[in-house]
Amino acid sequence: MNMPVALVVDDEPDIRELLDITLSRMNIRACCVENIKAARQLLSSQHFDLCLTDMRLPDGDGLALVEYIQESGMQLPVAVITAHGSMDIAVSAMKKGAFDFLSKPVDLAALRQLVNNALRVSPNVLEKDRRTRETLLGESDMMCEIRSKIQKVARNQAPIYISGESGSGKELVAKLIHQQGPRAEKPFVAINCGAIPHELMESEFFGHKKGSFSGAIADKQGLFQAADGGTLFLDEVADLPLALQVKLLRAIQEKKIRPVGEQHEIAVDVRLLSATHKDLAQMVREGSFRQDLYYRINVIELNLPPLRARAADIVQIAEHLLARLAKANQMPVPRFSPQALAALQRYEFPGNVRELENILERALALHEGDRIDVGDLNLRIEEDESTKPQRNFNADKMSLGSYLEDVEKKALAAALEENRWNKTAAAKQLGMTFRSFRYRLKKLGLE
Ligand SMILES: Nc1ncnc2c1ncn2[C@@H]1O[C@H](COP(=O)(O)OP(=O)(O)OP(=O)(O)O)[C@@H](O)[C@H]1O
Repeated sequence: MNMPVALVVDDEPDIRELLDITLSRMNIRACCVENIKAARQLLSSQHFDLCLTDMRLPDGDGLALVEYIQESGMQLPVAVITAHGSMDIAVSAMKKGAFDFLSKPVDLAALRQLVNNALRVSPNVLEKDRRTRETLLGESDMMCEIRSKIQKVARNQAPIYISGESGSGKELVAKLIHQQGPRAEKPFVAINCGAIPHELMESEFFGHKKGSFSGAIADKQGLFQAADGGTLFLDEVADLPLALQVKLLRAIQEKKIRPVGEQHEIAVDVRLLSATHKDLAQMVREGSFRQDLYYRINVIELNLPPLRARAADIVQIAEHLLARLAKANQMPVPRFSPQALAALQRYEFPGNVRELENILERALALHEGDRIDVGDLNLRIEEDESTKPQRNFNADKMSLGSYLEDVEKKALAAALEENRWNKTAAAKQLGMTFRSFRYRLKKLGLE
């Protein structure tokens, strides 16, 4: 295999030398330059596998180089070296697409770790895209966009905050980010922050030394250490008590933790992903979540829209999940009746995909023959759809297009049901021509 090549951009000769020696001991050839101009010249004339750049350079800042690399479409992981304590700059760089950051003075173990992660980023985009598509189902524009974001963010190390209603797939997305990235071979540790008693939280997160409190009968590793080299997924991060929020902030900034009762800090290399179904920005405004921590964990936000806002996905996901469930139960795959499909598309799914899974599991167990009918779905429809007020439009949670599509779909499906699936009568009731009605049915996937 060819020796990997790294581009090092730093105006301090000592740092260039340190990086050069460390990289060559890792069998990586370093090309060192002092400024952005020279870096751009080299980037345009030869291939690199990694770029390490200082932030303050004589002819500009490292952010400009990060931007240049992103805009030129090179699949090149770039990490920035920042002055100690300047996390804000590191956050900006990661928002612009930097892979990771190192703070000065450069810790050699952290440098080696970062370089190994960068070189593990594989450009096999097509294969990864296929796997993501088979796991995170849905062909709506929103889901396609989410999958493409997952591919992008999997390559870097920036903390990601995944927002979305309960059951909308936040943990599934977190796992995909881990699996598609350079840490895939290392552990993915998921923790539900709401499920740990407050008094045990610090020890759960950072570990403890034997005898540090009553009940600490042996040394214990914390979650950060368990996830070392891999990914730590903090589910329901909104439930973290304020005291722990401070300690978490420190661990993220310093990339170091201190187990309870331990004198020394331990370096950890963890990618942090977090999620909650609560409105974290609102909690910051109310003072129950620290703003500085919010800013650190939310370098990049990924919002998962509720299933009802992407109704175009419902049929595909339902059919896929039903086939999967039937296979797992060694049963033949039943078909949905058209009425069952229409009812699923109209349903609100307050519990999102998780609820859809439960509905299908029950329907599979209860249905008779080779068909699943509306009755087998046992949907919790509390109000008559035609009398129910429409949900309010919420621009944070959905696009106007998908909201209107949703409203239109409901109107068409209700008219069809009321007219016993007679399209001519349904079109007449809605004041549309038959042709236009049929066109809309097709467009909205209701045929
Ligand atoms: N787009 C999707 N395609 C296939 N399965 C999905 C999709 N979204 C969610 N699921 C499935 O739905 C279930 C719930 O997903 P997940 O646990 O990721 O949701 P969540 O948002 O983390 O929920 P909570 O907020 O309650 O923790 C899982 O079994 C997951 O595999």
